[in-house]
Amino acid sequence: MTRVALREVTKVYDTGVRALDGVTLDLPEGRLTAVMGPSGSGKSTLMQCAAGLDTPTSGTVTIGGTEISHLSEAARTKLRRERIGFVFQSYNLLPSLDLRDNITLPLRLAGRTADPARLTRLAARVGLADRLGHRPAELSGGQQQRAAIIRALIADPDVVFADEPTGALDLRSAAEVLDLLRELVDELGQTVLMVTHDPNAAARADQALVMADGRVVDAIEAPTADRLARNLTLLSGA
Ligand SMILES: Nc1ncnc2c1ncn2[C@@H]1O[C@H](COP(=O)(O)OP(=O)(O)OP(=O)(O)O)[C@@H](O)[C@H]1O
Repeated sequence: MTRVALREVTKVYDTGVRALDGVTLDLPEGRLTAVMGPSGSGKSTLMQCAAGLDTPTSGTVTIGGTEISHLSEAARTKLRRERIGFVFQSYNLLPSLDLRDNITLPLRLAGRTADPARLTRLAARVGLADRLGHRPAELSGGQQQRAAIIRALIADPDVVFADEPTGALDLRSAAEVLDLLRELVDELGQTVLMVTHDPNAAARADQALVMADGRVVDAIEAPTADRLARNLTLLSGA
């Protein structure tokens, strides 16, 4: 089943920049899809449109069977809270809240309560079971990112969007976060879209989409870091 589908999605900003130019793609369930491409190729815009954070100029976006372009802003916000998990490069944890409250915040904003058993299970899985009462500043970057990943998963979303999730981490913490994302896909059947500049990160994906000038110019199954690095060098004209 397709969790997210884009059909001929074009985004032209007010400045006249055509950031997306007729993008059609499907994010199949239970797969990790990476998006790569040179700076300015449209990766962030793609994620924003696919996640309902921004509206395309034309084309359609369907999330979990719901076509979102005709939804009101309030309805899109509700859909994002209920069906989408987000992971950002900068973790986006609130400093004044402990991990438990950070992780359950999106659910509480949606007027729901977290299942304590699910929270405990997820925290144990990522090695944070004894840290739930700690504030973000008391944790390493890798631990904060793992907490952010649980926050993304707590509502059992249709899809998780991860924007440069390893961008701020050292090699070892980055590897742990990538292992975790792989586990979510392989063991929980999660659907993940990850934007990354790092060919080694993208090589952990089932498929890598390569963007250039607002289009998906390549879709590589079981990508290797070497192949992706070569591909990007060619596109950057280096
Ligand atoms: N809010 C905006 N208003 C106007 N133009 C924008 C806006 N956001 C992005 N752009 C332009 O759209 C194009 C695609 O930008 P986007 O941020 O999607 O690329 P990217 O591949 O994510 O880049 P990077 O790797 O540098 O983050 C660029 O030319 C950018 O300058």
